[in-house]
Amino acid sequence: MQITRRLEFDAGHRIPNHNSQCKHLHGHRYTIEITLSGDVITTEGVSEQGMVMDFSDVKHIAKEHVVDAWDHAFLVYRGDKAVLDFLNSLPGHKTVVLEVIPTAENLARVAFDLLRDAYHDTYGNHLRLERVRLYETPNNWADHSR
Ligand SMILES: Nc1nc2c(c(=O)[nH]1)N=C([C@H](O)[C@H](O)COP(=O)(O)OP(=O)(O)OP(=O)(O)O)CN2
Ligand SMILES: [Zn+2]
Repeated sequence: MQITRRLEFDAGHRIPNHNSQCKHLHGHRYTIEITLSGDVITTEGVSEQGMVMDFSDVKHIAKEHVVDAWDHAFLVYRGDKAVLDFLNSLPGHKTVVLEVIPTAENLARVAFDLLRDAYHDTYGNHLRLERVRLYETPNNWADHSR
């Protein structure tokens, strides 16, 4: 069985070498979808009976490991020195420095890596992260799958 939880966050970024508009500093209302697989929990009487994982727990883990860190942050490539220097000059600015350019593809992969080990199989139901889908806009998204 697979379940998916969707969350949204706002963040700024730029694609420094882009040959069009995306080289400019701008932001998106990102959507992240987290897909987990596992057996439906059959343990009698527990809160999660009938579920793969409580959607609320899926949300809390995603917020703790990715969403709260990226929300209202500027996501910047470590190699984008001009922008990184600028952001570092702003006292207390919320900046997330990435080892990769913050495209939808790379953000999906980074989020997957951050979340992979965060979902624990509490009930022995073979719970695991299957896919992170990252929407940069409602029309543009990237999938990173196991
Ligand atoms: N494969 C990818 N292509 C592009 C990415 C990306 O992450 N992966 N990112 C961008 C820019 O970040 C840009 O902000 C994308 O948004 P937008 O300009 O809205 O995209 P479109 O031009 O395709 O949207 P339209 O609906 O056609 O205006 C660019 N490419
Ligand atoms: Zn963009």
